[in-house]
Amino acid sequence: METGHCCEKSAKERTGYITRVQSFSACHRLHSKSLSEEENKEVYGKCNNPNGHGHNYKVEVTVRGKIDPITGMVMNLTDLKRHIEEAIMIPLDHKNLDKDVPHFENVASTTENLAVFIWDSLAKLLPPNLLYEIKIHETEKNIVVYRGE
Ligand SMILES: Nc1nc2c(c(=O)[nH]1)N=C([C@H](O)[C@H](O)COP(=O)(O)OP(=O)(O)OP(=O)(O)O)CN2
Ligand SMILES: [Zn+2]
Repeated sequence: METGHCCEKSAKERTGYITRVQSFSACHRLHSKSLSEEENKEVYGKCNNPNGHGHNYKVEVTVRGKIDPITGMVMNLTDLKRHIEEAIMIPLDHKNLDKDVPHFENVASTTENLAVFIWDSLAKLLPPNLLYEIKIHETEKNIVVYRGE
């Protein structure tokens, strides 16, 4: 019987995707400084309520890379956990996104923009080209994906 067939990948060629999930709580108000008060009400509806509302966000951080043939890892998930703490938990958990996070002073705190913020923060901490996807569950029904495009 043939073994080591030409089409088999050697261990060093294999690409893996690993994901860590992190939850955090924050409040926000959807509001754009580029729109009038009336336009804000029209576009964002109940989410433009001046006193805001809260979410228990769930973020899935996925990295993609070669599975190291020696360690068996794309990256150590314990290191990813540390980076998530720095990029997500410290700046965002139990915060008012619009008032406590300088990035959102002039940027609407939509989940799309939140995903971009988390992507940019994590990309600075991870080795180049490792970050693959940020998926945020804003509610059980509203889910946003950002891949750095
Ligand atoms: N493109 C986007 N649209 C909306 C965003 C967003 O981030 N990006 N965010 C909101 C609100 O922040 C909001 O909190 C979502 O509320 P809602 O639609 O009520 O949430 P659910 O779908 O889970 O509520 P149900 O009433 O159970 O359907 C709005 N739009
Ligand atoms: Zn909201």
